Amino acid sequence: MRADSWAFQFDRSAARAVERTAGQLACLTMGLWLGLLLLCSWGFPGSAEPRAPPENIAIIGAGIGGTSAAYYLRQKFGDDVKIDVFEKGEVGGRLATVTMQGQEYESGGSVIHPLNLHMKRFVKDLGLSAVQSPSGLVGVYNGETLVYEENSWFIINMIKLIWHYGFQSLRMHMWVEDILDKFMRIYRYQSHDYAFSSVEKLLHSLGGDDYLGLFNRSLVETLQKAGFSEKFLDEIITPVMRINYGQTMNINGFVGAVSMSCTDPGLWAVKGGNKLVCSRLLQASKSNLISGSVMSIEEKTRTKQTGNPTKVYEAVYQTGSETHSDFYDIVLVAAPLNRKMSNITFLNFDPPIEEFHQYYEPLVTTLIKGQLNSTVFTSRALDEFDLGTILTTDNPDLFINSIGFVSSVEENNNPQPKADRAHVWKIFSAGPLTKEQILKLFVSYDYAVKRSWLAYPHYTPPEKCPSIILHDRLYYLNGMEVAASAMEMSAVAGYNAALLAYHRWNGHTHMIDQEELYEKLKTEL
Ligand SMILES: Cc1cc2nc3c(=O)[nH]c(=O)nc-3n(C[C@H](O)[C@H](O)[C@H](O)COP(=O)(O)OP(=O)(O)OC[C@H]3O[C@@H](n4cnc5c(N)ncnc54)[C@H](O)[C@@H]3O)c2cc1C
Ligand SMILES: CC(C)=CCC/C(C)=C/CC/C(C)=C/CSC[C@H](N)C(=O)O
Repeated sequence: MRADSWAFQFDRSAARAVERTAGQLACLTMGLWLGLLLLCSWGFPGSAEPRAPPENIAIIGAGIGGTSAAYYLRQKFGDDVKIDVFEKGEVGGRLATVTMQGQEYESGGSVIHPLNLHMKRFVKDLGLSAVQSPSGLVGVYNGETLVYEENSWFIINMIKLIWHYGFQSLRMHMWVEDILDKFMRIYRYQSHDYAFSSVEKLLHSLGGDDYLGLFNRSLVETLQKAGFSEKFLDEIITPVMRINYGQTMNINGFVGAVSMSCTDPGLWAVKGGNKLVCSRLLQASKSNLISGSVMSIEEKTRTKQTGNPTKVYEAVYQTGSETHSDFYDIVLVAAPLNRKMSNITFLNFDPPIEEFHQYYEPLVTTLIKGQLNSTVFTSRALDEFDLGTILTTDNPDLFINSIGFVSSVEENNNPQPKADRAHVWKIFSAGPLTKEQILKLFVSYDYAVKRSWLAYPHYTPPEKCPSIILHDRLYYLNGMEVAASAMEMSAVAGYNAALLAYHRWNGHTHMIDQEELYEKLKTEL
């Protein structure tokens, strides 16, 4: 055998071997690619393929609850989903202004706590700015006399408080601070995308049984147990509950603490009006605003473009005199569900969706530009009268809950009396004021504007919060108000409902109702 033929043969066998190996490699590579393709189309073990986002979502109500939900739903589901927001009145709902002599004043939700982080975030992200709320001196009137009056000197004030009530004021402050501290945990949970299916579970996650207990017991019961005196409760705590919630200390302890937090320094409002947050949230969420009233919701089966029959909700709504209807994959109800406030009927649900009879407290806000008759409250003349807010004790003879001077939505901090020495005063009362009643309070007045509200739930603990999940993809935000009604609470409810809807749509059950969340997230950055 010639060396070159050997070499030739070697070359050929080597070539065949190389061919074989290359063939095998090609098969292997093809196999790998095929496998990868199959994995991609079937999904990696343990990681479900993300479900296509819903086609359309309806939100009923363009208050702070509904508009914050729209904002967060857009963040979670992305740009492809169509979001319709229905509003039968004004965008902002209970965040509203009234105009007096060309100036706007808050007539609904007015003050925001410095630790209300969602509201703070909205203002920053939506290009708005904040103004400090007026912080004038406060007095408490019992129908005959001022039982307590603040002093402008901090030290004198402290001495007065201790003289009248011992260290109860300080203890109260610490009690509220502890509840607020725990409340702040919700921001951590939400920033990690966790959601809750009930308000009770949400409250429990903030501080366990004791925290939920606050909601189940009346404020008076909780504070009496903690050793606060009747005098302190009647002269300080009740008046604060009356200005903020138009109710007595029979409200639940959680909303009582929320209300007490209004005595903290640093309260603020949105320059131009708090309602601007709602219109900006709508814009930022690229939602369609439909000015109409939703009358009914019914589950229907529809065949979508994919050819598959799908369960959707039909919303029937009225715009002017016309009735329309549309179909939605997900519906969020962001308005108090009772006949007087939203009048939505849930048709043919099996089991039926429970009837809501939550009673909302009627409240009238009256804004008056005039000269206060200070002698109603004290023997001192007006030029020596330096109180900015007068609270009242629980006396059935009194026809107002509170009266305080206010700034327009453009002014920062303490408003100065106008050239005619008249301030603009805001009065909260259970019913509309008569002319005689106004003339009792004012030496003279130029303007009076009123706005009537069904303002907040009438709190009667122990009570059950309505479910957040009303049906498979139908959610309810305003059950949160049964715990406490405030702008920030509705924003928390809006975020929670958006997260809940997103996780339930995608089957992320581990992101819902996680227990021991606080402990679990302690170590997370
Ligand atoms: C006088 C007053 C003072 C307050 N002061 C403060 C305060 O200082 N600080 C604070 O934090 N909170 C305050 N609050 C509470 C706060 O305003 C509310 O908790 C909050 O605004 C509620 O927002 P929401 O979006 O949940 O409800 P809403 O603002 O009531 O929004 C619900 C919306 O749904 C609409 N709607 C209802 N039914 C339908 C339907 N069938 N179809 C279409 N639309 C519908 C309504 O028109 C409304 O606009 C105050 C409230 C009042 C009334
Ligand atoms: C939600 C938390 C932790 C705090 C919110 C505190 C807060 C600002 C509550 C508002 C309560 C409320 C309904 C006040 C109504 S009256 C407000 C004000 N005194 C006015 O004059 O309008």
